[in-house]
Amino acid sequence: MAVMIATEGLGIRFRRNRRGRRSFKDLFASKHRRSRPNEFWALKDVSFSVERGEAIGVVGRNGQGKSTLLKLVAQVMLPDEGSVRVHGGVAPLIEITGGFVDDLTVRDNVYLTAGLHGMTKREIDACYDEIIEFAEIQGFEETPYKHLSSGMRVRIAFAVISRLDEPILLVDEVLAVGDKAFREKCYRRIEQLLAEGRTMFFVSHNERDLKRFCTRGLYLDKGRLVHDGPIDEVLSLYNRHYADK
Ligand SMILES: Nc1ncnc2c1ncn2[C@@H]1O[C@H](COP(=O)(O)OP(=O)(O)OP(=O)(O)O)[C@@H](O)[C@H]1O
Repeated sequence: MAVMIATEGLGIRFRRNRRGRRSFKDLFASKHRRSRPNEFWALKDVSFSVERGEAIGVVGRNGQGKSTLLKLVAQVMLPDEGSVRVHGGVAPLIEITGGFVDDLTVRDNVYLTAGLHGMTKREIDACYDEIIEFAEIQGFEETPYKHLSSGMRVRIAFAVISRLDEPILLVDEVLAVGDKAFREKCYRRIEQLLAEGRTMFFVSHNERDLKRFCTRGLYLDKGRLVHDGPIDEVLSLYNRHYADK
């Protein structure tokens, strides 16, 4: 089987407080006496590998590193420790919605995003109408992206990203914004992509959705990978840990 993603001792740290890095006093302290900057590890020592066609659910409480893990896989963030190797292109449907530009129109954003992922103008021309139709935003094609409602933004982003010919799909909680009918449409598209053999990371707090798509789960707690196994096993462990908290 082809390994699509492999992480080894992956770690990333953030500052809790932007101004907390150095105090004035620190400037005069010797190097080893400087107070520790106010940093914490959002992910620490995370190792796993993913094979082609796997659908992975990323599970954990708020703020435990799930979205950060997806950003590292998308390579929009770089680790402070360890490595992440990704074989093949990534179609990211994450918070930063694949680089959509506020001031550009819907049409220009479609061409920009698809173009950045290697599609030619002719290829985009061929599927442009279908993208707009899928998103159900006919009539808004010349509207700047920033003037769309949050649901409409997710619709157009999903419509484009899910059309990209990339082997890896990352889906963060963004779909929660869409209405129920649209969400179901997206879920059917995701099922189609999985049936074609795409590899997917799916972050959600909804057990039913996780069980619907994912065969395997990664359970993150305080930035550590505490369990990697079949999704049912991961969810029951997660529920057991947090049942009465
Ligand atoms: N760019 C950043 N700068 C500083 N801290 C950050 C940054 N991105 C994330 N964090 C912090 O890292 C931790 C993990 O955040 P992350 O968004 O990965 O959590 P999550 O598991 O996806 O949470 P949720 O379920 O709430 O979406 C949080 O404490 C968050 O505040």
